[in-house]
Amino acid sequence: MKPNEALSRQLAEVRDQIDAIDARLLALLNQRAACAQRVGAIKAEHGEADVIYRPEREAQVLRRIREMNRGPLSDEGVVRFFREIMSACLSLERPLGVAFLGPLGTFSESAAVKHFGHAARLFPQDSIDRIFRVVEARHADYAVVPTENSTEGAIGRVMDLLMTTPLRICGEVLMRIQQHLLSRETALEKITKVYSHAQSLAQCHEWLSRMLPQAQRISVGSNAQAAQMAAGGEAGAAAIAGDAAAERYGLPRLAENIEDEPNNTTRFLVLGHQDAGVSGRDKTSLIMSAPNRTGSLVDLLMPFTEHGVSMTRLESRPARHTLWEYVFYVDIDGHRQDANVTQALTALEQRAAYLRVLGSYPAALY
Ligand SMILES: O=C(O)C(=O)C[C@]1(C(=O)O)C=C[C@@H](O)C=C1
Repeated sequence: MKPNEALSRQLAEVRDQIDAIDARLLALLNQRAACAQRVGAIKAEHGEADVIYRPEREAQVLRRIREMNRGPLSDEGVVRFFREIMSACLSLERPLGVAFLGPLGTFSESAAVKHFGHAARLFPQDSIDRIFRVVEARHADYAVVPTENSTEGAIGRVMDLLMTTPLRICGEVLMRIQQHLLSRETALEKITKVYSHAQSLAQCHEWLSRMLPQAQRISVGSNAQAAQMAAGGEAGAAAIAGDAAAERYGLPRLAENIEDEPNNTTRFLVLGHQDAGVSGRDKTSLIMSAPNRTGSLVDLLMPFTEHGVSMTRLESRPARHTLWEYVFYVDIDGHRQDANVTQALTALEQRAAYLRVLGSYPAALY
């Protein structure tokens, strides 16, 4: 047999196997979708047709898949597949509407898709305030908003709006922020202008000084807008933005991963009208204020220690209505229905001047 005949025969054999597996996968996927539809019908019979998204159940499904995975596919890869499968199944009940900071191509869009999958309907908004308003008015089901960045810290406007919104936190998303230099030009030497959001220019400050010392840095409203501008074909123009913007505006990556701090990560919150149930690995976010006397913050934190609750974040913000008074944003491990968290919150209620639980939700998977 000629060598290329052997090649064709062997390939045909494996491809036949792949075709047979695909047929089984397709049948199984549709069986799963039919089960999800039955779940939807059961929820409707019990008057819960509105609450089709169950973050705690999704977290459990994805954790179980990750634990069962034996490769060769990566854990992150299989989680991504199952994220999309659940997104498609859920959309048979009704596609969810998700509001986030636009335009399309931002890291916020990537966070929304990472959490809800591609079957969600995307509602890009032009400000953080608008995101809260459209979900509060039920023009969209859920909001995805940035709350903190590992290099830049808390996002003040989100913290302030959390204080007054009736929305509940029902999830969190972690996004590694990888910045690229995007351009239609084919060589770094041709770049004379770099457009980006001020924060992204700052995150790539050292790289720009080293590699493009002569290029003018121009700050615009968002990375996605910068990519739109660089895609316009202006000679010498480049943008700093992420993968989503590169794909959305069809821009080649002239240099990849140019951020100075390689672990640059943003944490987003998912907000909706319902609480999430217990998933087994949860977090709880709350706002509290201390009575105005010596040692009161230390006093407030005591119940966490006494009941073995670990605190993952403590952030202070001006109370706004009273000069030099502060509110504290606290994230703890555990669900408010877990016994030790319930006990700590009950003790806290007696000590805090003000206490509000913003929500309990599954901890991000990756
Ligand atoms: O278990 C449910 O409640 C479902 O609706 C099914 C399902 C799934 O596809 O597994 C879909 C949507 C929910 O957010 C959680 C899980």
